[in-house]
Amino acid sequence: MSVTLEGVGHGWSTGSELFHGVDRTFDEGTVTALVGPSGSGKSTLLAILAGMLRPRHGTVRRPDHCRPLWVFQNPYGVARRRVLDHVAMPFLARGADRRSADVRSFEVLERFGLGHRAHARFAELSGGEAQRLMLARAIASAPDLMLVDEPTAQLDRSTADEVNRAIGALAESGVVVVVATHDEDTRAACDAVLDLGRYR
Ligand SMILES: Nc1ncnc2c1ncn2[C@@H]1O[C@H](COP(=O)(O)OP(=O)(O)OP(=O)(O)O)[C@@H](O)[C@H]1O
Repeated sequence: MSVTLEGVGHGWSTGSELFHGVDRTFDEGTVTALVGPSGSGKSTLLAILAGMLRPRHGTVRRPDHCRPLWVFQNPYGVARRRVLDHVAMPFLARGADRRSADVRSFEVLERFGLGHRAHARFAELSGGEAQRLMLARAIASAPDLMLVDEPTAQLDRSTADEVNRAIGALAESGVVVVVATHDEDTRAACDAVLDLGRYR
């Protein structure tokens, strides 16, 4: 699975373009950092990749069956539910029985350094743990394309470092991942970079 942008440009008002002429293929198993100054259109391009927004110019090539998944900046969950349950839900929704959903959820949690927190309640997690849980749950949902908007924006430095270490685990999942970020360490944790500042 891959998603390709050909000559993609967008702007919100007539005449002024945020970016133009973006040509890029995003491949599965690759985590791309989407960088650029504030207001350069990173979130806008994520929405275009997700198919939520049609670009003013150019073409987005994506297989018909492509399932995009958006990971939000603010972690959310059910306060009293266990961490394991949050990851098991997408497996159960796809028809797994409880036992195999738990086994597979535990494997995913381990990949994101959360195996030891599997039986904690969501409300007991630190900010970095909660953000890593969002990435783990997203992977458990088996998307084709994962769009991650500023995963470290709300976090202090050491918590952000935890999340950045988890970024590498995203590549192992074989999903197309695009991470909009201002964080140099997040950028360094990704395999590729698309700098929107170069397409003004
Ligand atoms: N729905 C909309 N209608 C009109 N203008 C919009 C809309 N969404 C975003 N914009 C404008 O488009 C520009 C780019 O916004 P966008 O959020 O994509 O940038 P960004 O690079 O993600 O910024 P940041 O790094 O600050 O999050 C901004 O000037 C923003 O105000």
